Amino acid sequence: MVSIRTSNLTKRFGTVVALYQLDLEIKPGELFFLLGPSGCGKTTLLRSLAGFVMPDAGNIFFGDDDVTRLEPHKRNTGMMFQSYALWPHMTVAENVAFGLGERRVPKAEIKRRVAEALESVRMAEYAGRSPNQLSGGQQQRVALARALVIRPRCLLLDEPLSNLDAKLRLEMRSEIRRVCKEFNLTTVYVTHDQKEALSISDRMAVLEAGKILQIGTPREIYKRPAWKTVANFIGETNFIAGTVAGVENGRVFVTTPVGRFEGVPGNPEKMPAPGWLVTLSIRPECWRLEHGPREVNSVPGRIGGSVYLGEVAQHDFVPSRSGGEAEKDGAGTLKILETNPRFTAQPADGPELHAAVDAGDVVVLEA
Ligand SMILES: Nc1ncnc2c1ncn2[C@@H]1O[C@H](COP(=O)(O)OP(=O)(O)OP(=O)(O)O)[C@@H](O)[C@H]1O
Repeated sequence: MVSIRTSNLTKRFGTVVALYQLDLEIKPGELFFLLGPSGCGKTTLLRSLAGFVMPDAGNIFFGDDDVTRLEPHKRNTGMMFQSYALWPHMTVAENVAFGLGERRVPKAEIKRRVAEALESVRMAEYAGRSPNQLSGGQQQRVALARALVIRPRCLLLDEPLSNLDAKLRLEMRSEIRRVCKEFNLTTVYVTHDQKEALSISDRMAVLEAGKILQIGTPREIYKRPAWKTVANFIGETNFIAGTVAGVENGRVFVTTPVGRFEGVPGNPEKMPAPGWLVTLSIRPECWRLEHGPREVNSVPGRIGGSVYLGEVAQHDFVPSRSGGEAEKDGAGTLKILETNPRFTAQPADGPELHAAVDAGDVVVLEA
């Protein structure tokens, strides 16, 4: 178990800044995800940790060891990349054994460790098969065994499940978590799939343009995004533009075209002040539909359209004060997710409803 730390890590490709003065600390044994829009630097960061990309500035530490200048094969990292295919002319066992042969591990020990690694990913009975006799999920298990067998200091995974179908991805993601925790491996995992990250990570970092925007547990990132980009990138949300009217006891009061709101700051270290232009982020599942109004955090309107999905319904809620100003401010229609649905789309002359939300679910962000 080692910690992984980068300090001031910077990498440029010509004029493109792929990583910019990046400071990151991943705890020993942590399953840590890197997320962010395409081109934000996730793969460059992972490849820098592996040693395939040489940074222009900054350092990388595995525990107390500065590995910045160390060649990839001396870093002892286990890797599983999307394109890291198995060798088709070798059996499953030979594929897993390959790295140990290169390291001149004695034959008897290779045999024992390969059996152990295949056992840990539940593939022992397939040892003699060739990779093309395996399903996609089984091939990924073998790739994982191959990464584990060298007893790596840490595990680096780049989109390891992207070639699998939805059902297998679900199965494999819990499998990866189980194995990482069983071996107590510090793991860095790059993915585009936020569900994968939310469901199995200990913590995650959201990157943009080579910098870290926010680090936190899945709950922290989802419930309290610190930036609009993070709120938008992880999960769905409604943005409503407004102006700060006041601040009291850690709560922020905001005036918007669709009503007055009380909320919490996305970034508690940067408390908004009266007069600031802000954006509220409110998740679709945080709204409740009610018949009567409340003093704050309640938007009058009607359900313009609705998709019924059994356990939930997705409503398009049109605020009464929408159009013109509200529309311009992004509050033209609110996305509302109702579990155990009771409401349906309403006629234009139907009774007004109120979409209400708790103050803790109204996240106030810099506009
Ligand atoms: N070898 C390279 N040569 C030139 N530019 C590169 C190279 N590798 C990466 N880049 C650029 O650096 C930036 C970061 O790329 P990187 O692959 O790290 O992003 P990413 O977040 O992994 O993207 P994706 O989600 O699309 O895989 C991008 O603008 C990319 O075009």
